[in-house]
Amino acid sequence: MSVKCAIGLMSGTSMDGIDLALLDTDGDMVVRRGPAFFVPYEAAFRRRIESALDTAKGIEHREQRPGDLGDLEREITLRHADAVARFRAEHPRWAGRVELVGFHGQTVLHRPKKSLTVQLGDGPLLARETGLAVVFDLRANDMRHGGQGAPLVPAYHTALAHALVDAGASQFPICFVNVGGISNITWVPARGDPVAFDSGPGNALIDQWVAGQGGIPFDADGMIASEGGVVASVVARYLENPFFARKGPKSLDRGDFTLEPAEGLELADGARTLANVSAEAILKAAEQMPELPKCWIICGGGRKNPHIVADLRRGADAMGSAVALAEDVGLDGDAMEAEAWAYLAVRSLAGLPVTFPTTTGCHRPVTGGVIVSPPRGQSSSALPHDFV
Ligand SMILES: Nc1ncnc2c1ncn2[C@@H]1O[C@H](COP(=O)(O)OP(=O)(O)OP(=O)(O)O)[C@@H](O)[C@H]1O
Ligand SMILES: CC(=O)N[C@H]1[C@@H]2OC[C@@H](O2)[C@@H](O)[C@@H]1O[C@H](C)C(=O)O
Repeated sequence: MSVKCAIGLMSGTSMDGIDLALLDTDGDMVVRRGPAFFVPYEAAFRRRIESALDTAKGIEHREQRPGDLGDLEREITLRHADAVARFRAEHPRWAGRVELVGFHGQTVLHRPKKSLTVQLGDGPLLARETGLAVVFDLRANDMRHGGQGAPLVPAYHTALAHALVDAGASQFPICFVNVGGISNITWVPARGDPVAFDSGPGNALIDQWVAGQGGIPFDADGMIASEGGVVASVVARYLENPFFARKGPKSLDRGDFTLEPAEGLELADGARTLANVSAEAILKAAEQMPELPKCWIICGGGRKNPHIVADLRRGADAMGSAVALAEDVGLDGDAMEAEAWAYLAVRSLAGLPVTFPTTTGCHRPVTGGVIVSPPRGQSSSALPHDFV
């Protein structure tokens, strides 16, 4: 595959907005990162998505859109189209080069045991609105082949890890950690496939806690947690969850962990304790790695919570592993998932695998995604494709 210029769009489990990133890639090892961009959702829209998570619990077949989910899907898609338009206006030098879009959409339900995962995102509508080829619904084919449907970023983490080692910036094995609403890890060895899985709650519980107790969307820079202390008995209750002892591949729905064990804590103690839970859950993942990583690279919004990072450093130090923030090794910890969706879109177009038995549990490496060409007369050089 020749090098393509792709935009990746991610609206993650934190439901805080749309990350957009531009990438030049051949879908293999060639990766040149371009500008990135974030469009926040206003509080009322975030609440609308939150209530959609409840509505989505009734979905039995992934194409169902009960209640206002159909309207919400359209609104989410139009907001993504608007993000692309704003990006093109702000980066005219890049605008004409973009050939395709990788579109994640918004996950509202994830039930791997039932092979059911639902992302709100209308690919054909986005193609019409942007005039670009769109690759969307990247999780479904993995599930059709026995996989968890998540995590999908490991293919991209693997390409980044090899580039870092080639540049002398790190050594194998490297473990990427994405501390999003939910956290996931990718362990990358010098040779062979990466090992990956969702590792536990990331920021989602902290966000829910400070929203419920303090009416604020997230604990900016861990300021609230700074006033509190870790309540070890509550952390222990979280870590008793059988999820942690289960071997990967494994993945989580946002609702799989709740605030119930933290109920009754003071606001600040709760925020500090839940930050510790995030870090301990990630450190527990080391028990399932074939070998301890030389370096943990931390990405996602949780790297801005100094308590999560300090607790991670303490634990990694005890294992003899280094901890680096994405920016310490020249990467962008906010844009990485959006970059990953650009990368996966190009892989999909090339028919390359996006998931592996060791990352999602699929029976064999499989590609995925549905590609929509832009309407006739609208420009895009990407080609239609079939997979399986
Ligand atoms: N300055 C900050 N201090 C502390 N936490 C922050 C800060 N900025 C962002 N966050 C946290 O990061 C979250 C967003 O993280 P991110 O964008 O990585 O999540 P996501 O992509 O939605 O999740 P996922 O990876 O699960 O799909 C916010 O909801 C908030 O909890
Ligand atoms: C079903 C779903 O959307 N899962 C998300 C979620 O957020 C983090 C974690 O859980 C991860 O498995 C996944 O997202 C990332 C981007 C992934 O698929 O790699």
